[in-house]
This record gives sequence, structure tokens and C-alpha cells, in this order.
Amino acid sequence: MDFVVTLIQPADSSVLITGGTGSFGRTMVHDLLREGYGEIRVFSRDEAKQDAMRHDTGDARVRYYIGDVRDYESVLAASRSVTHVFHAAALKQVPSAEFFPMQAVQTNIMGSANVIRAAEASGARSVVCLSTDKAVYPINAMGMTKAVMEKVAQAHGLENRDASTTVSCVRYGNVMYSRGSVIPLFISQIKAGKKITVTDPLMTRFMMSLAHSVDLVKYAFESAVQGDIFIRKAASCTVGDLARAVSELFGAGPDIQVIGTRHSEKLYESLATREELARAEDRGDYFRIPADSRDLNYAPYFDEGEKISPSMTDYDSHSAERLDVAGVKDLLLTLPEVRRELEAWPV
Ligand SMILES: O=c1ccn([C@@H]2O[C@H](COP(=O)(O)OP(=O)(O)O[C@H]3O[C@H](CO)[C@H](O)[C@H](O)[C@H]3O)[C@@H](O)[C@H]2O)c(=O)[nH]1
Repeated sequence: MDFVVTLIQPADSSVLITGGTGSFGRTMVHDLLREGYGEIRVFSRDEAKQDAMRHDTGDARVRYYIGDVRDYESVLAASRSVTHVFHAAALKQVPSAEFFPMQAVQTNIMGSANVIRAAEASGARSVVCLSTDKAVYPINAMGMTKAVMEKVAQAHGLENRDASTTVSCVRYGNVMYSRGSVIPLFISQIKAGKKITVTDPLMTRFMMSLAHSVDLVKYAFESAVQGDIFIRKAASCTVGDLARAVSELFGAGPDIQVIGTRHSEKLYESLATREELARAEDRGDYFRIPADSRDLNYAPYFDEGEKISPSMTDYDSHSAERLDVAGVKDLLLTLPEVRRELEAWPV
């Protein structure tokens, strides 16, 4: 059978971004506008953030939809005739998901199922769902609900072999300088003349720039097959080295106070398990983890295992390429936000 590949031109595409007013959404909108996309729909709950974004962006190709992923009708209304969906809406703060796990279930699991169902009902070609390293061996409700979101995304193709919408996921590490994260916190502590609060100097995290996370979503968007999970390889660092790098850049201390590990956080994060890596494709900057394509007949799950080399290990932030203090400083200086903070700070 011959396959006819029809390439959709950006100008003929209509993209929906759920959670579109967040850092990812705003960056993606600007990228898509630059690439000449015909219509971009920003879907979110907060009218004030949409209003601010409308003023900043000032482009009639961007349309704004108020709604909540928990409400199927509101997602469906925003999905009509879209060609692609980027699903970024989530409850992603670890503590709030711990306090209110059912809220995380409703947004991250039920909401994601609604987004996928609405995309399929609208004939969209693809959905890319944003996940996190905290979904791998999850210990907190945010990670657990994101892990189930990944399963829901993969079940879409398993349950319906003729599905017209390709659903994939991407897993992020920590996005540097994202709202409420540790880098802006360290900078504000230095600027206020306070000690830098470090949980555990030996704790490690994957460091990703926002630009790299947008690249990862675009990569999935361009190359995903039903049920794929994509990971972008990233370097990691210890929190102690991160604190030292920020202090040196801002000409401070280092004046560090060790406060201890917070509830529901891990010493290190994993972007992929050894079992996933055993069937993953190494694509240079990325790993592609294909979905388990055994059918819904239970027998193959019990009778057909995979041989995995004993030398295969997880891809985690303890064993990944490790940046030293100089390397972290170089990476920090690639971030426009950090450069802006430095310009406004007399070192
Ligand atoms: O005062 C602090 C706060 C944090 N940390 C450490 O800095 C690292 C990063 O902490 P962040 O709070 O920036 O990030 P988390 O890994 O806890 O979680 C982040 O990434 C998640 C996705 O993986 C969610 O997006 C979440 O909202 C976001 O904060 C962690 O090792 C943490 O222990 C400190 O040393 N001192």
C-alpha cells in the first residue's frame, strides 16, 4: 500500500494551545507567529492573563478562548477545526497537588482525556501532551497524575487502531527560570541580602532552557508516531553548584543556608527508565520511546517479555552529563532573563 504524505503548510494550520498563557504557551505563540501559522488559539481559565497577552502580542491571528480542560464542552468549542494541539494546561506545582490530589486528578488526568477526545472529535492531526521527569517513578501527586496522563495518551492509539489523531507526550526536566522555581528565588535572595536557601547541596536536577523545551515539543509535533514519548537529552547539576554559580554571577557570598529536603521531593530525577531505554531510539539530541504496541489481548502482556541487558541503566540526573560551577554559569548566561537581572544589578 502506498502512503500519501500531505504536508500541511503553516498558513493552513490552526493550532490550539491549552494553558496557552503560561511561559511555554507565550514562547510557543511567538514562534508559531514567526513561522507564519494561520491561526493560534490560546485556551486558558484566566481572563486577566489572556487580556495582558492580547495587548503584548497584538496579532489578529491569535484568538483567545476562556475555558477549563475539566469542562469537555469548553475544550471541544476551542478545538473545532484545529489541525494541531499542544496540551500544556496542568496543575504543576508539587505542593498544591499534594494538598489537593483530586484537583490534580481532575486537571491532569481527566482534563487531558478531554483534550484528546475533543481533538479526535474535531479531526485534529496531532496532540502533544507536556509531561515531566517527575512522572517517572513518581512520589508526589503531581508526578503521579502526569504519569497517568501519559498512560491515557498512549491508550488513545491502543484502544482505537484507526484513530485519526496522533497523540504523543514530551517529558521535561526543570525549566530554568520558570515561574516560582529556584533560580529566580536564589537571585531574589541575593538581591535582598539574604542567605541562599539550599535544600540539599548534593541534590541533582536536569537543567533545560525554555527554548529547549519548546524545541522538544516541536520535535514531537514534527515526528511523532501514535503513543510516542520524547525526551530531550539535558545536562544536570547539583543544587549546591547551582547556588554557587548564581552567587558568583551576582558577585555574592556564597552565603548558603542548608534547609533540608522538602516534602515529596527526590534526591534526583529520572527522565527515562532502563526498561523504556531498552526499546528507545537514540536520535542524537532526543530519545524516542515508542508505545508498547502489544494489543489489548492480555496474553502478550504475561507471556511475551523483553530481554534487557543488565548494563542498561535509567537516564537520571545523577548519572547524566554533569555541569560544574563554570558550566552552570555559562548555561545561566544563555538565559535572557538572567542577563536582564545582571544588567540591572551592580556586580
Ligand atoms: O529554596 C529552595 C528551593 C528549591 N531548591 C532546590 O532546587 C531544585 C529545584 O527546585 P524547584 O522548586 O525549582 O523545582 P522542582 O524540581 O521542585 O519542581 C519544578 O519542576 C516541576 C516540574 O518538573 C514543576 O514545574 C514545579 O512547579 C517546579 O518548581 C530542587 O532540587 C530543590 O530542592 C533549593 O535548593 N532551595
